[in-house]
Amino acid sequence: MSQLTNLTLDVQSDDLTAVSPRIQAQILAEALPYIRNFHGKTIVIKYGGNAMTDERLKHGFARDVILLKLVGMNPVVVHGGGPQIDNALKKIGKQGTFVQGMRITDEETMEVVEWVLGGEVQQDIVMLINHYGGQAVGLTGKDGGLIRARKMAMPDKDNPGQYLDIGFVGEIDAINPAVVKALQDDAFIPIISPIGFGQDGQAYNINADVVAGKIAEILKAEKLIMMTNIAGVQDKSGNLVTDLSAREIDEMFADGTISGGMLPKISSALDAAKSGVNTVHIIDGRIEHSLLLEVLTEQAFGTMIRSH
Ligand SMILES: Nc1ncnc2c1ncn2[C@@H]1O[C@H](COP(=O)(O)OP(=O)(O)O)[C@@H](O)[C@H]1O
Ligand SMILES: CC(=O)N[C@@H](CCC(=O)OP(=O)(O)O)C(=O)O
Repeated sequence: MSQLTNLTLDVQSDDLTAVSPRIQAQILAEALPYIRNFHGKTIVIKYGGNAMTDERLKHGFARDVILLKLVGMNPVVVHGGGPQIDNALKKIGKQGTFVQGMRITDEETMEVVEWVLGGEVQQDIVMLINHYGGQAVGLTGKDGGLIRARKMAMPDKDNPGQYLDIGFVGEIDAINPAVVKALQDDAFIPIISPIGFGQDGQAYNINADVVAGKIAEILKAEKLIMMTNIAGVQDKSGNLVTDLSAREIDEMFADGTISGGMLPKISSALDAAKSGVNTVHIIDGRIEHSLLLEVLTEQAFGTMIRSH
């Protein structure tokens, strides 16, 4: 295990000053091959709503993203906000309901989703990154025509050939990456909210994993990193699976091992891997600096999704 991995997993970040200068230098030197390999490459980071509930971790995340940008990579953040939407709904006496990991979204819920994702959550991340000296720019699907969507046709598992109406949930029609590329080529860090727009101007609620996977594909990203609130994908007995092939994923879908929010996450991760994103990882966003550990060290943690 690398020096950086050992330290980050075992030592609270406040204690790092206690580490000898020699080890501090070793830690930095260890990152060099990764910095060289990923220089100029796009890294899409799905920052899940569950991974952003801890203030201290949020600050660490903002600093990690800036560090990746400063060493020459192109981080693009797609954020979620499921728990934050649930909290806002509770305040108006509504409860979130999900079908196969997708929120049933009526008109009132859609208003809340737009406000919470495109307003509160996105701006919180933008502000934090800017606070630490980065230049983040928030986008929704409307900006620069980034995400064109249409109403999702959700297959009814119990009635083959039939579809469920789950309201203003969108599926992606097309991504126009021009605005993201323009920002990336400059010093900016795009922060994307998973809201798409139909040709009629209707806003659609899209699962953030789906948006992250598609953005990674269209940008020909080197990596897609999905940060969530669990150590990785678990098998039937609850053990962490470090590596998942397409065939194993099919089996886990079929026997119900994968459920809820993990369904769109794994489908999107697999689609991205099949479409040429070099490495796709589901990692534990509750570990401090998990993003840096994933990108800048040899340490493999969480679950890697393979295309075959
Ligand atoms: N096989 C599985 N392995 C791990 N987590 C699973 C599995 N099946 C379902 N889950 C659930 O999926 C959750 C992650 O999805 P989700 O709550 O949507 O996270 P996020 O907000 O990060 O997108 C986990 O916390 C876990 O409860
Ligand atoms: C259609 C749908 O389910 N949209 C999601 C969008 C936010 C999201 O995906 O957030 P996490 O990544 O934190 O789960 C929702 O309404 O919760």
